[in-house]
Formats: sequence, C-alpha cells, structure tokens
Amino acid sequence: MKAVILAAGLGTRMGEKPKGLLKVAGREIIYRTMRILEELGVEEFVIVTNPRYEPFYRAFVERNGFRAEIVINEHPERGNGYSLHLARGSVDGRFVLLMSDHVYERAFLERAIRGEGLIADRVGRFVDIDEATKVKVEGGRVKEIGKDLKEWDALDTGFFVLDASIFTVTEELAKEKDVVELKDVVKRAELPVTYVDGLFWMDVDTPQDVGRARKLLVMASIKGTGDGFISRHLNRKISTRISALLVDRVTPNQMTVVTFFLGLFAALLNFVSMPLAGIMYQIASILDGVDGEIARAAMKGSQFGGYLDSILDRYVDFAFLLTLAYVTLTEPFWWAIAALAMFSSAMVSYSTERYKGAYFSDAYKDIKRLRRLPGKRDERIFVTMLFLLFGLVKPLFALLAVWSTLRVAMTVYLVWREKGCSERST
Ligand SMILES: Nc1ccn([C@@H]2O[C@H](COP(=O)(O)OP(=O)(O)OP(=O)(O)O)[C@@H](O)[C@H]2O)c(=O)n1
Ligand SMILES: O=P([O-])([O-])O[C@@H]1[C@@H](O)[C@H](O)[C@@H](O)[C@H](O)[C@@H]1O
Ligand SMILES: [Mg+2]
Repeated sequence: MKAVILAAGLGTRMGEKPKGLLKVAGREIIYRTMRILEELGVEEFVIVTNPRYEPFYRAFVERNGFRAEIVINEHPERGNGYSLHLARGSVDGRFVLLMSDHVYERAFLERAIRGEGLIADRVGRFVDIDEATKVKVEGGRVKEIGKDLKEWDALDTGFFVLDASIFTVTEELAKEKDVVELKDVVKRAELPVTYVDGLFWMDVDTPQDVGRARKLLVMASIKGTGDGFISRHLNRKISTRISALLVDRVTPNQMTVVTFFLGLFAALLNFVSMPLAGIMYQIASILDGVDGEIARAAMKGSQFGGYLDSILDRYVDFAFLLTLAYVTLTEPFWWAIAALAMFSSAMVSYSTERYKGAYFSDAYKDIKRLRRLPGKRDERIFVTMLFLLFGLVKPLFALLAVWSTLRVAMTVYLVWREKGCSERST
C-alpha cells in the first residue's frame, strides 16, 4: 500500500517553510507519521511538494531511509487538490492520502488506515474548531465540506483512504478550475466517511500550533499500563510538562542518567536531613517519567534505554534505603528488616521484569489485576517521603518490607493463575 503526502504548500502562516519538516516533540511532523504508517503496512510514500522545498524533502527522505518518490508541483498556487492530481501517475489501487502538516497519534493512525474515504472526527478534542475543515454527512457520504459550514457533523482530519478512481475527479476539476482545493475533490467525489472520534490529531498551521502539538504529543506518550496510583494522579501531571520543555533539547538516555544522579543525591541528603531527602527522592521519581515520555513522544526509545533505566532505578532505591538505614539504625533486628525492605523493593520490579524474560510480554498488559495492585515504585517512594516528613523511619522500613514482600507474592500468584496453572511442563 502507498501513502500520498501533500506537502506542496508554502507554509505562509508559518513564515514560509516546509511544514512537514517542522520538528514537533523531537521529530519532523511527517517522520512520526511515516514511521508509524510503515509499521501499519505502508510500503512506499509519494511526497508531492513544490520546487523550492523539494531539496529539503529529498534530503529528509534520504537521511531517514524512507522509500519515497518525490513529485514536484510546479504550481502550488493551484491548491492541494491539484497536488493530489499530480500524484495520479504514482499510485494505483487503494492508497492513503494525508496532509504533511497534520500530527497524528499512533492510535488514530491504527484506526484510520482501516477506514474508507474521508476519516472524520465527531469530537475534535484537540483541534481549533474554527480553523478546521468541517463536513456535513448524508447517507454516510460527504454532502458539504468547508471551514465555514454552519451545520456540520464532523471534522476533516486530513487523512483519507482512497483508490485510483479519485483521479477521475481530480482530472475533471483540473480542467474546469485553475485552483483545485482538496475539499472540491472530496465534495465532487461524495467520499464515504469513516469516523475516528476523540483521538489525538491536529493541523499545524501557525507557530502557536507547534507548541500546542508538542505538549499534546507528550501527553499522548504517557506509558499505557505500568503506572501506579501516584504516577497516574500526580507525577505524570508534572513530568509531562517538563518533558514538553525538554523533548527538543535532551535525549531519553541523557535524562535517565540525570535522574539517576538526582536519586543518588537524594540518598546522600539522608546524611543532612531525612525530610529533605524524602522530598528529593519524590522529585527524582517524578523526573524518572521524563525519559520514557521523551522516548515515546520523539520516537527515540531504545531497548538499551529501558534496560539502563530499570537497572539504575534499582541502585537509586538501594542507595536511598541503605543511607537511611546507615544514619538511623543500630539494632541488628532493624537492620534485618531494612535489608528485607531493600531486597523486596528490588524484587517488585524483578518479578515483573522477569515476566518479560519468561513470557516475552509485558506483565501489566497481560494481567489486568496487576495494574491496580499497590506497591509500585512511584507509590513506595511517595509513602517513603511522607514517613520521612514525620520522622517515622522504623515504621517505614517495616511497612516497605511487608508491603513489597506481599506485592511480590501477589505478583507470583497472579502470574501462576494467568500462566502457570495452565502450562504443560516442558
Ligand atoms: N498547493 C498546495 C497547498 C497545500 N498543500 C498541502 O496541503 C496541506 C494543508 O495545506 P495548508 O495547511 O494550507 O498548508 P500551506 O498552504 O503550506 O500553509 P499556508 O496556508 O499557511 O500557506 C499541507 O500539508 C500543504 O503542504 C499542497 O500539497 N499543495
Ligand atoms: O490546513 P488547511 O489548508 O487550513 O486546511 C486543510 C484542508 O486544506 C484539507 O482539505 C483538510 O483535509 C485538512 O484537514 C485541513 O483542514
Ligand atoms: Mg493545514
């Protein structure tokens, strides 16, 4: 399957630049879309652009190794419907058509590519409704289309699934009119409409749109299932704002290392002030989400990054509890409790990470009850901060030892129930 990307516009509202190559959340707009469409089965792209921007798009394609043909529109003043017309020699059969300046989240593209005709959104949660192209739908097909429709049923998302018959329409219109807008083609063809509602997509027409798209892409990159209560309701609200500021400036691995040293600094603060150490530990826990958010938003994730992050987190947790025990405990009994707390804290992570090694899948995706089981790292760190604010060190070690051990036991039980009890011995 091919995808035609309309990129011949001058980008006047953006100060005359190729909008598809604008970096939003660490990647060019079309980079993200093209990589995801490749994963969804698009084998080749056709980028229609104007002579001035052709060198930039050609360099982009070569730099990133995309399979793409560049088609030149010598007359961008003739509208984006005319740009589509110029792709007629490059596609046959079913193909995807999209705008170069629209940002889409993965979930949207996964649904849209399975649709037919114009992909429309009846919710438009993330777009400037006034600026969006609207459609009136009758009998499942586009009846009216335009930005100024008074009565409309859905928004044009700039994504279409078409076949080569559309070029009969573009041919007619190109003969009839000097300027052929895409909406003219859509209306004349009375395209069928497929609804993809409420997912993230937006049109990037102005500099303000770039900042908004960056924030929304980072928000859409929150980890799906492994977050604990504190992460979902507190940490992510802060870390995503930090990620939006940093996503174009740091790499995920750089952020992983910074957070690691911040965690070690929190551990050392136990020699100075335990309440302060607890607060810094919680701050490090919030920032621990930034590397993953940047990795997902900017599509700069790596298996090594995830591996490194997981190992460094264990050392931060161990260092924090060890220094805390060192400055407060003297009795062997409490040192034994602290040792159990340190070990079982690490085992909470190991019990789910080891699941990946055994079953080649994510435990939180496979076992729903695990997602709400208390005892994840973000929850333990938040509780640690609270206890240290009140100087409750021994109760903290006792709680962590029991809580983490029970959490590991429950994890093993849920894995056994999900996988073990139905396994035949190998
Ligand atoms: N003759 C044209 C005009 C626009 N487009 C593409 O159609 C999409 C939507 O157009 P728009 O947002 O208007 O882009 P520009 O025309 O580049 O922006 P501006 O209106 O600010 O100049 C963009 O991907 C643009 O590159 C195109 O391929 N050919
Ligand atoms: O970006 P813009 O040129 O203002 O308007 C665009 C239209 O030209 C296009 O037909 C539609 O599919 C896009 O969603 C967007 O609305
Ligand atoms: Mg646009």
